[in-house]
Amino acid sequence: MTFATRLNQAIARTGSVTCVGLDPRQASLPAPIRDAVSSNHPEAWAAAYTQFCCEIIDVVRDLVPCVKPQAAFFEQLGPAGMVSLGQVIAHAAESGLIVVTDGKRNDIGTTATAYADAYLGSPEHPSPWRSDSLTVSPYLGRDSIEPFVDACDERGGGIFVLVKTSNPGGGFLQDLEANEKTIYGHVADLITQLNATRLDGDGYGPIGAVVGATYPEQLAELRAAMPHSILLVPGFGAQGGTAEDVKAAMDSQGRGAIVNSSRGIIFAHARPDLAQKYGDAKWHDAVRAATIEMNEQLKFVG
Ligand SMILES: O=c1ccn([C@@H]2O[C@H](COP(=O)(O)O)[C@@H](O)[C@H]2O)c(=O)[nH]1
Repeated sequence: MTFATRLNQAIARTGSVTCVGLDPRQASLPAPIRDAVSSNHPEAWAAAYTQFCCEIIDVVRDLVPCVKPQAAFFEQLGPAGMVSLGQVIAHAAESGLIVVTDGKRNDIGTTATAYADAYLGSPEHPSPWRSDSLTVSPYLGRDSIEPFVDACDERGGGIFVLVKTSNPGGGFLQDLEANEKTIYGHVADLITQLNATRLDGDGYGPIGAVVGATYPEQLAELRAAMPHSILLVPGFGAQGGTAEDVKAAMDSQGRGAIVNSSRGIIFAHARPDLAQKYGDAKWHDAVRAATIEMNEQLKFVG
């Protein structure tokens, strides 16, 4: 089964387009986990990250189709953090969740192949990291994307190419015009071309796109420009994106997009609106409540 089919089926099965972002941070961990860290060694923090993320997975696995571990927060701990990342991805995969590894990788073609081999797979053809999909930078051009597409064809994985990112400075390059079109528009066209011969029964291909919730006008424009791409929409919650802002990302059946929230869910115990009710002691309940709340906010269809 292709990546797009698996993801859309998971959306239909859970009735959710929420993607829970796994971005562990030492200072924000709930007290029961943070206080149990016995030394300041990376190994000790990495064990805490594994416990925290795996417990989040256990809390949300019946509520959402996917999770998105952010590689940076694990890499920050060095080799021990990479071991933790592997454990977290494996636990998510074994829990039946689709894993989007957020690494924003890419390089010249031969090196891109190595990244693709590392992260793209499916239950039938698992990747070494057990990840289904990867975020990918388009900056090196078409020949750097193609090795990922080949891996998607061979192993049923998927990619999410950065098109219009959620950060305030993304427009510095992405919004520039060349040949009467924005740079993000050119990236969208490339994605649409590459997907055209790879569509599943619902009309989706393996090449998805990252488009930020913080740019709702461009989100609507890019939904139309990339009808065959599943959109990964970060920027919901902590960065200010709202349900209204992301509505345009979904297709008429409420699928075709996943909306990520990291801090707003995993650190919900400390959110001003939830801290009093839950706090550190009931952090699992806060994660579940925040996930259910996001699911409800994003139920546009059905
Ligand atoms: O354009 C982008 C691409 C990726 N991200 C990543 O998503 C999460 C967002 O975290 P929040 O806590 O929900 O703000 C994080 O891992 C980013 O690196 C993004 O925000 N924007």
